[in-house]
Amino acid sequence: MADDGMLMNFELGGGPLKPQVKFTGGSWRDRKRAQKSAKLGSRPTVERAGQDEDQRSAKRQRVDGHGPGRNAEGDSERGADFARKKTAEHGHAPGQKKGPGSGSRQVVSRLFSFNPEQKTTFEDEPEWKEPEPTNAPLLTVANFGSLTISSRLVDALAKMNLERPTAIQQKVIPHMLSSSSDAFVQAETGSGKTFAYLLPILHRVLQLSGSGDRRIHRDSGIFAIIVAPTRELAKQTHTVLEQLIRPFPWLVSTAITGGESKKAEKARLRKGVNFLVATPGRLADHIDNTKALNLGTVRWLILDEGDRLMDLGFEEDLKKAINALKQVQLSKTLSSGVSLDPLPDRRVTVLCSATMKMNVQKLGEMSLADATFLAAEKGDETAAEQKDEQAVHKAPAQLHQSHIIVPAKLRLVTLIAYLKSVFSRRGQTMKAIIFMSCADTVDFHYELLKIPDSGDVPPPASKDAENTSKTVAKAAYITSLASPEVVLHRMHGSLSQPVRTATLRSFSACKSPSLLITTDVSSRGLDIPSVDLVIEYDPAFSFADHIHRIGRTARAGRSGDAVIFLLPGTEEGYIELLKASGTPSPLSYESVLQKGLMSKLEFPVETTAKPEDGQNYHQKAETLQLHLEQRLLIDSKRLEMARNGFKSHIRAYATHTREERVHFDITQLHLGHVAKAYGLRDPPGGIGAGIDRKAQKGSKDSGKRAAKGAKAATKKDDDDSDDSDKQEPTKPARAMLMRKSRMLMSGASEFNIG
Ligand SMILES: Nc1ncnc2c1ncn2[C@@H]1O[C@H](COP(=O)(O)OP(=O)(O)OP(=O)(O)O)[C@@H](O)[C@H]1O
Repeated sequence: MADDGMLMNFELGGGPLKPQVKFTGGSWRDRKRAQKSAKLGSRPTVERAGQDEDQRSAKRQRVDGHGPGRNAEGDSERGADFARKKTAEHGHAPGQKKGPGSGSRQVVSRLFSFNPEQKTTFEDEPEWKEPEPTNAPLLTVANFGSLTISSRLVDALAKMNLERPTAIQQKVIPHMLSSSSDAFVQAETGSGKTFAYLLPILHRVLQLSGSGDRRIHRDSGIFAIIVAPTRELAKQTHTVLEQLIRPFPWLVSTAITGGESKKAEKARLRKGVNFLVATPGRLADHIDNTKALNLGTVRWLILDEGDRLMDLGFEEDLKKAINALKQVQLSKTLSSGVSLDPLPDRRVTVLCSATMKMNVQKLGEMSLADATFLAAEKGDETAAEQKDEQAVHKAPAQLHQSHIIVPAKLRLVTLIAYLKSVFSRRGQTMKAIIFMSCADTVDFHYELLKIPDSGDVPPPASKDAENTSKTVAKAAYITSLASPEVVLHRMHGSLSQPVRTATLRSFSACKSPSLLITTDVSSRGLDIPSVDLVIEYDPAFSFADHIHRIGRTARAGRSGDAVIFLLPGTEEGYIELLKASGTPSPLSYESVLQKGLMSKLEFPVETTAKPEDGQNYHQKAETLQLHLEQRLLIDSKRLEMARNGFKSHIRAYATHTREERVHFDITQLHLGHVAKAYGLRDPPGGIGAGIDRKAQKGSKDSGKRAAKGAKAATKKDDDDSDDSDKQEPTKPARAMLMRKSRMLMSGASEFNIG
């Protein structure tokens, strides 16, 4: 997906709602529906809402195959009176029994009715007291010098305000200084694994150059290759390395990553480098095509974020690099006659990760020989060796985790309310990251939450400003429009590399409170100072990814908060799993709405839905939702983005790991409710009947793919013995499952995980 195509602005400006709006894009049915809805916009809201809702309910029953009378999770065809009655029964905070909607002229979208009930009850928790951090520098160690690393390096570290090692550094540095054995390094996120492997490498390389007599230089050869799964992580590691070697100008490092000019990289490799930081694909490419890449001096191969390297399908590229290194004969001396004795007498491979998945074992088997397990604590070491999943999935103890169970219909307004409340206290939250499942979803939420056109103003002055004109903007809804303090960023893998780099730089350097909406492309290794909050709006596809996502905060002993949004129902089961990383506290969506919507609501675009004085928070939530829905109806580009976001989200939902799909069961999703969280009044066309037609017409091939998708989505794979005691889905459930699977398989090209 080219990002430009998604970012056209079709704003109506700040003026009143225009009765004549020309709709473009989408199918003729979509345009007709949007036109009809826009016309209805001039009628009294209550009446219109009733009609919309009834039409929607009738259609939803067709789409989802629910028969009449299905009430527990789906809206029925009954009227607004019944809805209001139900509103009093469902989802209200204590003391709100009467229904805050009563008496309002704008009770319209039935946001609070027909929501599935939360199954879990939570005990009142004692107030959170932040425990001692587990990834902080150790107070018991005097300084880095006590680990016997070169005083020149200790000075360089002091210039970076680093005095004492962390627990993993205390473990890894002495090992790598004295041993030539391979190692598996496992430690919590933000515990300083990067310095843990860089410092001993540099110490030993500096021994080659004696006391600064420059016996080695840039064309003495490559001593270490560090492989990172993403371009951002490779660049970040390279930046840290550059800082460390700044006092030693005869040493040179470079980063070779996808998305950059290969020609320029070749030229740098020809000139000579001592440390190479690379993404696997680009490294394999240079091994094949760049003669100047001489591997004879390489003594260390570091595989950072090992499980992610395997997740992203880099196995073949890694094999190529590992084999190329194995085949090259190790040089013992440099052409200048300098002996390489201070370096390890064999090639050392170090595999690093905060989590350990099965695929890491495979990578270990491919790359390591008699590896030593190194973890921060002795117990963790044993656990890592015994592959104790609980132990390798711990988050830093000081990271405060919460979960919030929100019905699908209320997700968007709850997110906005939550953001409003966290950014309301000046200085409380400076940087927050929201993780979403896929690029289309990120794009939609960014476009919806920004002040229209604010990304293009003021005109781009520098190259960075040009690159961020479509990824950085001022946030609407969250703070006051008059002084929009929060700066919104978006990042995913479908953006061009210069845009990704500039956006991250902007987020990292931003002095105002800032928010990054992103995919898992930002979940690994990224070290962005002062991230106080991580929101998992869409839960991660695997528990390991969850650990890495939340690990973007609470780094190196700092505090941090993480919140995960879950749906009532099967997703509640995920909370048990979350406990492996620390017990999350429950947060009620009612209290989030109440707190967040207490302050004034301001809309960046005018629609007929307007906040009124004296509205309570339920009414405000309804008004906000209605406004967002209306906004899409008058803005065909954003409407299209909402549809794409919705479709990609549903497809992405089916890609949770097999073990976790029991909590993220696609058959349990109410498409109409999920659509509401995209500001859509209906699930987009093409899902349901259209898809059935498509599937019937489809080629044999696509039939096979659909069946495969159904198999994946059911979690009923034959080879999954753990599932053998699970019940067969009932006939209607099976039918619904097949329909949803077909929906998933259609238009797979739109599925765009970053
Ligand atoms: N000894 C130390 N004292 C203070 N800060 C440190 C120390 N070591 C590392 N840091 C800082 O801690 C942060 C996290 O370091 P690093 O990125 O290496 O962590 P990590 O263990 O690789 O995390 P992740 O698993 O998330 O990739 C960085 O900002 C780094 O500068």
